[in-house]
Amino acid sequence: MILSIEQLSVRSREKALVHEVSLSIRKGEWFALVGQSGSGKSLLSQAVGQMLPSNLRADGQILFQGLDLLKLPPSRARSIRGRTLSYVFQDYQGSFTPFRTIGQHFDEYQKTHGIAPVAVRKQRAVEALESVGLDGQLLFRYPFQLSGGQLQRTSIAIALLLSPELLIADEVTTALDSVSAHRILQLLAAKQRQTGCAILFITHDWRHVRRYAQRIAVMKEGKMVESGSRDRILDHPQHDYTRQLIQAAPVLPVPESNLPSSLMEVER
Ligand SMILES: Nc1ncnc2c1ncn2[C@@H]1O[C@H](COP(=O)(O)OP(=O)(O)OP(=O)(O)O)[C@@H](O)[C@H]1O
Repeated sequence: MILSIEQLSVRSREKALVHEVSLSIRKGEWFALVGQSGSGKSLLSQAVGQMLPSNLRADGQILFQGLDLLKLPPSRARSIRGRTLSYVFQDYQGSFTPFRTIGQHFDEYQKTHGIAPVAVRKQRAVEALESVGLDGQLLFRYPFQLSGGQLQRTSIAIALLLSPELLIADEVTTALDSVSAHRILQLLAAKQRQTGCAILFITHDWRHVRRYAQRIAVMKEGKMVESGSRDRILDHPQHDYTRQLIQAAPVLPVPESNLPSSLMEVER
């Protein structure tokens, strides 16, 4: 297991928002965490990287590479975050500072993690952009000069730059149109095959779960309802809530045939 969460609870002063949730993610797998809005998916994922809002507390155990992440000093958690454990968020625009170029974002990220010298950082940034199908020239642009799809690709390039063992992808396609969303997921799947990283994939969209996940966990009102292999959950859900979620999901076809290979495509 790359990540084992045991009896994780997240509480505010008033109440428990995540209740004693346990789950494990295997090395290199695509693990989907599903549930309606407000079920506690994001809080769980934020607890993993010690990124909870300051009014919330987590307890339980989160084992990652032999370390209990909840017990690490914040400075150590910061150094793990971005190196062996990385995040990509729905709000890709919020992940970028508007007055810094894309190149400056790559540079800052690498400096924070001790990558030197500057020529190596530049080279890695160009390669990272190219690896997600973008032109290295985008390093000189500002975030507002990129499309939503290009920015989300850039976030993925940055998140994968230091070859993390686990990528937490929280609703990464929600803010994109369906074609861009599909391309981003194809890209993630291709990058996962190349790098072998595990993905904790948080989503509302059962079409994506069906297509990419190997195992699934379902959350409701802060609790884990059930978890298991994709086929078991999709074909034989044990819980009424899971059944309802699956039945309520749209079954629109995912556009596919008219798309070029997302990894090689160069968006300008
Ligand atoms: N800082 C906070 N203080 C108090 N309650 C919070 C805080 N952040 C989130 N919550 C509450 O915790 C619950 C779980 O929120 P969370 O963001 O984890 O849900 P989610 O399943 O990720 O939803 P969505 O799919 O809409 O992102 C919600 O009821 C939310 O209002």
